[in-house]
Amino acid sequence: RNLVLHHFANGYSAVNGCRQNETICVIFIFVALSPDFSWSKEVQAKLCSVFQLSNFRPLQRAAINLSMSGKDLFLVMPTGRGKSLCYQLPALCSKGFTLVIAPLVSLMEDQLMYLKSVDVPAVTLNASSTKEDSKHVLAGMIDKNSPFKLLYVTPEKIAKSKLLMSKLDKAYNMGLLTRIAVDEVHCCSQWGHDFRPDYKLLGILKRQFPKVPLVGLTATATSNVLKDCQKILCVQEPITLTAPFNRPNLYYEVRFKDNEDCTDQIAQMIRERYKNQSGIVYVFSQKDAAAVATDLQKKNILAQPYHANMEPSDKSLVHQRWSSKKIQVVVATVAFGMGIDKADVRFVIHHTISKSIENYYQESGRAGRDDGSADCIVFFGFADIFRISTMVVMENTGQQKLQNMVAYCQNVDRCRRAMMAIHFDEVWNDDECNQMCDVCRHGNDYITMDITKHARDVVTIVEMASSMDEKLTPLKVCDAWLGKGPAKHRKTIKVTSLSRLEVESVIIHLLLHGYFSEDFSFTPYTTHFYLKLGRKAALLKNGNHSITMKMRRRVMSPATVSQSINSAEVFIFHMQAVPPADSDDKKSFLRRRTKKYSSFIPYSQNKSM
Ligand SMILES: Nc1ncnc2c1ncn2[C@H]1C[C@H](O)[C@@H](COP(=O)(O)OP(=O)(O)OP(=O)(O)O)O1
Repeated sequence: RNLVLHHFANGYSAVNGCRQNETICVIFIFVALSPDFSWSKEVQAKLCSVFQLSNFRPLQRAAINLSMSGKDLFLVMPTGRGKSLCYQLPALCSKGFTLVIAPLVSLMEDQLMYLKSVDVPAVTLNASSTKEDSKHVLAGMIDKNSPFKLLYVTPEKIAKSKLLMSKLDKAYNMGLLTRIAVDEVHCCSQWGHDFRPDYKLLGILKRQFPKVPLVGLTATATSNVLKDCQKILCVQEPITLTAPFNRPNLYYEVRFKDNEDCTDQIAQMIRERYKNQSGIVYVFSQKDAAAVATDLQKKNILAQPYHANMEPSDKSLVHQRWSSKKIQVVVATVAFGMGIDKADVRFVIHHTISKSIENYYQESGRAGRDDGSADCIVFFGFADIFRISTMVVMENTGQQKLQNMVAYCQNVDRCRRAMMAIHFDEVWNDDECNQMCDVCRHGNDYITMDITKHARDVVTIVEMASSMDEKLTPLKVCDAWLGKGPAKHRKTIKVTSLSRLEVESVIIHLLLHGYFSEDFSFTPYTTHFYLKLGRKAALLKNGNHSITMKMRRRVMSPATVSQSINSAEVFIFHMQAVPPADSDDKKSFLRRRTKKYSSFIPYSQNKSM
């Protein structure tokens, strides 16, 4: 059922989720790639004359032909690859108008501005439309001369405006409602990463206007999310076109936060590595956005914050200044997202991990839209995991998604792209990464450790606390295990010889593998995260049970390395630990050794590789 054709059409497109007859579906796609439809000449001509583009990007032609031939379609294409063209061009080459549902007014305004610049008549109806504008738009919808080709509305408008629905009804009966495009279609599904309740009501469109082809567009959706969207939108047999998630020009890297604030490291990178280049620093909260932006400004970096709580005019000012290179960096929360279409973003740094892999993929995907090389670096901090965990506590799948993101960061031996591929149900060959992630570039930089004894010790701490009716936060567990807890506990606790970073890694590992689990406690003001024993904790009572984990060699203390269960790797470690004879090299070696948590050289600085 889940047909996936890879390297289809110029080695790019993939087709999946054909529910009906897979052969028919594949034939559709082959046919859709043909340049010989009745509309092909006009489409090609307008691609050049109106949109000023000479060629289609992968999947665009197939998507446009399928849409022009009246098929319902889901188009999953990485951010910045040109999804909009796949409904704008068909709109221009058809009679009547295309109804576009978009989640944000700012996003619509950007699109309208762009369409105006290329002389494509387009309008919007949203909460801030004046009476006069609304009247003009509503009249235009049933005007046979179609004064506009695209009508942008928010999902709220569809849900709330009976007047709009009645005009759509009339336009449908007159044959003027030609196509429906649902942008960011993953917002329909609770399993998607940006669920919007009003998207759930959009099923009315297909129920009411069954003959109008619908195209749903998204950059990130797993097959389960798409199935959910299909149900919600009442689309019977859509064809799904999926462009591979892979962005070969992006270098992915994870760095451990060696102290809570990694802003110094970020500032240094921006000043040295990304001098005069545009980028984004994503942070956890509005407060962090302001604080990190101020810190960067103090270090002479032209940075400004951006978050949902700012005045719309301030937000667009920051956006404009960044787009025109008057500022170098936007320090933003996730509010800086949809509709950001700057081509030459050379770095996206996450000061704090994202709440899911989908979020991370989309946020980091704002880099390198011009196909030039760009770096996506995430700083992985222990305390951040629990801050985010309490933030997503109300979301059905929030914890699971966060765990996937944490596993992505904690991972030391699998290609980062492979981890994303698994997440997006893609088949992946690690060689295709082309050393464009830290793991592939620095292959054997990890050691396998037997952590059974450590696990028993730390599980005992939580067990003891629970027997005394005490709850411990992960930070308290770390402290207690490192011998820094309250004096009364210190006598009974076996203090560990591991370093703080190792302690944190072991606790994360135990949490990801079910030896610990989360125990939330709600107060009127905040939610607390405590650790409790997980479903697998009891296994540790069994003397034969063992746990191993892979740990980055550079985050390990020599003491731990000697406990590693792979003696060949220990040997390599000691070989590498001999400083070079040359004094310059020696200095940099020592710098590297002291700053043992710092990470690899990103792609843009390492073009020789
Ligand atoms: N065939 C093409 N050739 C060259 N550039 C193209 C082509 N099609 C689109 N583009 C450009 C136009 C835009 O500047 C840029 C991104 O297009 P856009 O439609 O906004 O991407 P998108 O909708 O896939 O991204 P997002 O997921 O962020 O919304 O790509």
